[in-house]
Amino acid sequence: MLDAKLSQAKKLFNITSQNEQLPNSKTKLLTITSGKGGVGKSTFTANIAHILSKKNLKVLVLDADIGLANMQVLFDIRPQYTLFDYINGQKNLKEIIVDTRYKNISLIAGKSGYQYSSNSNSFIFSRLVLDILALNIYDILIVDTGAGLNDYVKEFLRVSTNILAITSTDPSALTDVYSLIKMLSIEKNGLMLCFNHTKSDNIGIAISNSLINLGKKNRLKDDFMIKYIGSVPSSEKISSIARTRKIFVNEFPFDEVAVKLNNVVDNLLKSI
Ligand SMILES: Nc1ncnc2c1ncn2[C@@H]1O[C@H](COP(=O)(O)OP(=O)(O)OP(=O)(O)O)[C@@H](O)[C@H]1O
Repeated sequence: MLDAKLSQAKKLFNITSQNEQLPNSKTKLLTITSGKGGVGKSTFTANIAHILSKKNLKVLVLDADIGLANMQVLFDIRPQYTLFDYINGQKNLKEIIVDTRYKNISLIAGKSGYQYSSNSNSFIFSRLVLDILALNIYDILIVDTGAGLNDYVKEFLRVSTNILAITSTDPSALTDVYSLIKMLSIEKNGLMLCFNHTKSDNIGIAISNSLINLGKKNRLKDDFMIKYIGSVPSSEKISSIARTRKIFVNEFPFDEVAVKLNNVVDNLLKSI
């Protein structure tokens, strides 16, 4: 059984290195990541999932922020089981998928404070992704990774076909996102870039271009594409609505920030 899964996963790695989807799966894989923590990755994940669901796409969110899971808080659910019940062999995949109150959005929750043994093979996480794709039920699987570049994050990124990096314009966040770009440029063909806490598209585009130029100067792979897909300004409403465990775009669909998030999703859909 495990051998079969390993060979399936190897196949997936070959496929993903060519930047293609898993054959026979209608599910597109979108991985949302960030170099630095706290830049808005989970906020984007929840809001992007909601916008996609309103387009009648069936979305599964996988909270892959190992040890700091918070998607169940944003979706205001208390899941009985988490991805670790599946990984530990106690539950099957369908048993750990929970419906949210939002039509077309399901969640596989993580577990806050969970300490996954550092001796464990992080390969198990890509196997989970592979198993979800093989279900062939969802239109889009959104994987919300943790911040930084630990082994788990790297493993999720390794099997990812579409990677969206969220950053702010803080120098420390940009330094971290450039480290991510450097790492991805070795094996991937590109990433999409989105700026949070950023007033205008002009700022986002200018910084994206600077990152592209820095990559050229440092001789990163020539054909590695950095694709700017949007900027979202700071809004007190985003953090206050999150505190009430509600999704911003559902509560304020016509707000200027919701329009910006919709633009991000439109650009995203053109790229995946
Ligand atoms: N555009 C925004 N305007 C105002 N507040 C925001 C905005 N984006 C996110 N926030 C707030 O910033 C905080 C951090 O956001 P979030 O949890 O989404 O970040 P994260 O990158 O997922 O963090 P972590 O690294 O801990 O997973 C939250 O309180 C969130 O409500």
